[in-house]
Amino acid sequence: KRGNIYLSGAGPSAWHEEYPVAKGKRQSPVDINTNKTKFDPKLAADPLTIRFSDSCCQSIVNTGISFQVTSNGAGCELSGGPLDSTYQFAQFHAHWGAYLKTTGSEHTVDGVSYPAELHLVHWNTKYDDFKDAVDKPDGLAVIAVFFKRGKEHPGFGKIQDLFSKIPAKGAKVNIDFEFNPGLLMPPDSENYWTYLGSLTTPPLYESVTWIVMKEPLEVSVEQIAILRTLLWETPNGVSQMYNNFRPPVPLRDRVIRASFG
Ligand SMILES: NS(=O)(=O)c1ccc(C(=O)NCc2c(F)c(F)c(F)c(F)c2F)cc1
Ligand SMILES: [Zn+2]
Repeated sequence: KRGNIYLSGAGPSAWHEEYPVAKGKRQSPVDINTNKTKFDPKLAADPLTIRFSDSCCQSIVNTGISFQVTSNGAGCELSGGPLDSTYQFAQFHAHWGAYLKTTGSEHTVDGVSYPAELHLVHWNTKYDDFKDAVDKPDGLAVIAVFFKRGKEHPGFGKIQDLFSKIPAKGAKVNIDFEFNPGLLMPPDSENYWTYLGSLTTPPLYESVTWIVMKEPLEVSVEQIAILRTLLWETPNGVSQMYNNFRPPVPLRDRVIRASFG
């Protein structure tokens, strides 16, 4: 179906036809070549401050290309590290691959993919709201957390329990239990890479300061599989949602900074 940006036409490699910025100078995701990252002591000197609250997640929606847990941002703010302003939490979603495949994440590390990647999206409070911030060069900050196969993550499981309630694009349910997105941060969230990039889906605005956590979060193999129980429209009808990721694009004239030596 036309609506599926990953499966209609030639997919991500054709996005530039409608969104020329797809070939821009600060696009995302990218491969993080750890031989070319640069430790920046300023990042360690002014630690990233990530604050989430128990009451900040209101609802979960099937956006047609992922699930999205939406927040009013109350008590959820991001500052410090590479950021010159306070950013407020707006939503989290994820990107993942296909059964028995090793791909799935959007960013890669030394050419290696993870099975999935979580994005916690924040907007710069110097702007009026998310929509005002979304296309400004310093408008958004997104924390990326890689998922790796390991022990079950009960917290994320509580979000996945809602997937059956949002079977189709636009379906939305309220979250009537406390869920603190801080649960989705890896044990050590001091070590991260950061660079200036973009939204990884159209309109691909070059408005994102990316903060990619070095340490992945462990979830079970079953939980990775449950991601694919979400449904989306494809040219051949409704089917399981997977491979909703943009592959890495050229780094161009950018250096990825590390908060650790
Ligand atoms: N994968 S990611 O880089 O983390 C990413 C994060 C957010 C969005 C997004 O909000 N898109 C919809 C969207 C827009 F693209 C707008 F331009 C806008 F104004 C919105 F309100 C809006 F919801 C897209 C990609
Ligand atoms: Zn994303």
